[in-house]
Amino acid sequence: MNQLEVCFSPELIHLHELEGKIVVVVDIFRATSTMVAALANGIEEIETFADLETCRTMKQKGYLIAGERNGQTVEGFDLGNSPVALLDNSFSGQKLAMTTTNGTLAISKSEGASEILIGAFPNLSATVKYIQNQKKDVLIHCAGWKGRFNLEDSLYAGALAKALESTHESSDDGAMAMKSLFEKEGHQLKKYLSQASHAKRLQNHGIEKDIDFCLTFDLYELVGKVEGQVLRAIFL
Ligand SMILES: O=C(O)[C@H](CS(=O)(=O)O)OP(=O)(O)O
Repeated sequence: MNQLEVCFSPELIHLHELEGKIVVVVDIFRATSTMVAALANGIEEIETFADLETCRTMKQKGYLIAGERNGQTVEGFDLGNSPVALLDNSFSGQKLAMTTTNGTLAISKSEGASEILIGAFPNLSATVKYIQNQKKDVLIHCAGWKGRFNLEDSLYAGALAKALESTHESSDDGAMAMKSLFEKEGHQLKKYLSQASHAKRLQNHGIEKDIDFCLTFDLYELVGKVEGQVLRAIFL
């Protein structure tokens, strides 16, 4: 059996060994959900940046630029961090450069892994299928919120641990705890997570449609994989 562990924040990633593992970066509200929506709706590739100003310069290179800080679109950027804005193939064929408060930082801190995948509920089963074919240990890297634990990324970790249990043993307490929590609350994810601090914060921005999208399972048969700086879709 392969092993599966969970890192609850980019601030804790230095405590984990990345080498040889598949790292699944997850930021349910909303960065990795938005990335999956973008790839499923025709965006060719996504370059992710922890830093706002470097991302901004990508406009001159012909990229669509998406910038978000504290839930708001950054002035001068084409897009913020809304998955719903990318549906209906609105920007099909374009390249996207993206920076967000938590998610893109977690991706940059995952460097050193054997493979980096992007996790979201809308492509959970496809990600499971892909991982089971690779036969590698898995580390789920939760983006959290400004260095802190959050429920939605952790519950995704529980959902992934549960879905992989025939091939991957939950090898740390975090993975075991989140698998149990998902077993208990997974059937009422939207209700349970409506109490989460991040969902409440984002509700104040009037983005209920985004939240609904982010908590929908298995819309897409694709895996988001980062190679070098670039995220692309593998269609299964
Ligand atoms: O835009 C989002 O959903 C969040 C904003 S914040 O962390 O609540 O300020 O950013 P993300 O990087 O997707 O967590």
